[in-house]
Amino acid sequence: MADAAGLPLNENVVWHPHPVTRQDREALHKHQGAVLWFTGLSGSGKSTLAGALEQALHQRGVSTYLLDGDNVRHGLCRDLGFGDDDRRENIRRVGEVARLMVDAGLIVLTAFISPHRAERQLVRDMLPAGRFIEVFVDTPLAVCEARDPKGLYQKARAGELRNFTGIDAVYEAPQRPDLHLDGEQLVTNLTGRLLDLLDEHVIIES
Ligand SMILES: Nc1ncnc2c1ncn2[C@@H]1O[C@H](COP(=O)(O)OS(=O)(=O)O)[C@@H](OP(=O)(O)O)[C@H]1O
Ligand SMILES: Nc1ncnc2c1ncn2[C@@H]1O[C@H](COP(=O)(O)OP(=O)(O)O)[C@@H](O)[C@H]1O
Repeated sequence: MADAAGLPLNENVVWHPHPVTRQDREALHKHQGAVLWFTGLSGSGKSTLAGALEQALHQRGVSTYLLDGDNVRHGLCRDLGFGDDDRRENIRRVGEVARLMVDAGLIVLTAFISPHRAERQLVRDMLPAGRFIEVFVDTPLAVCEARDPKGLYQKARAGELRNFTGIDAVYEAPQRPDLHLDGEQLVTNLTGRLLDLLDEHVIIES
């Protein structure tokens, strides 16, 4: 027997139900738990948008947590690199953490390139229906490359950094994201659209 990620299941480990449920915790928070999964190229604006949205939600009294690729790779995923297998494992681990946080009743914002459709689908499948909201930060490669805040595109073009997404590693754009954002618009406009989306999905009340 294997789980959705193809990992073996141990039949001697049995799930233990607890008396306090996600619904109980959501009632305390006065909103639902959900993941807003930002995906896009390096430099597309994922961290900036997730940060701006978290600030706006926090000011409205919403309980949030932001999981960011750069930060998670300093701890939980510090053993992983940027080959396909490691990126897959990165997203699987982050998906599991996000799932626990949704169970705690939080609104989780994740900012990972998450370049493969299959892994994003895997995370969607881990979560209760309607609680995975895929946000595609669609910024042209040329714009990301011109922004290049960490100088990584320059290194990748110079051949000093291998497997760089968009240069010599694949990015599979979402085909039907829950929200498709033009990453060149003003951050304030984009944050407004994200708040509207949470309202429409009845995750928070405006
Ligand atoms: N080879 C290569 N390709 C892409 N990105 C690279 C690479 N090496 C380092 N970085 C830096 O790592 C950040 C992306 O990490 P993620 O965990 O989001 O990547 S992934 O989802 O596992 O593909 C990414 O951060 P963002 O720019 O915020 O996206 C980069 O700063
Ligand atoms: N909507 C936007 N318009 C203009 N610049 C932006 C926008 N969003 C992000 N940026 C800038 O682009 C760069 C990359 O943004 P960042 O959020 O770090 O991207 P990512 O997390 O996808 O790598 C930063 O310098 C940021 O200030």
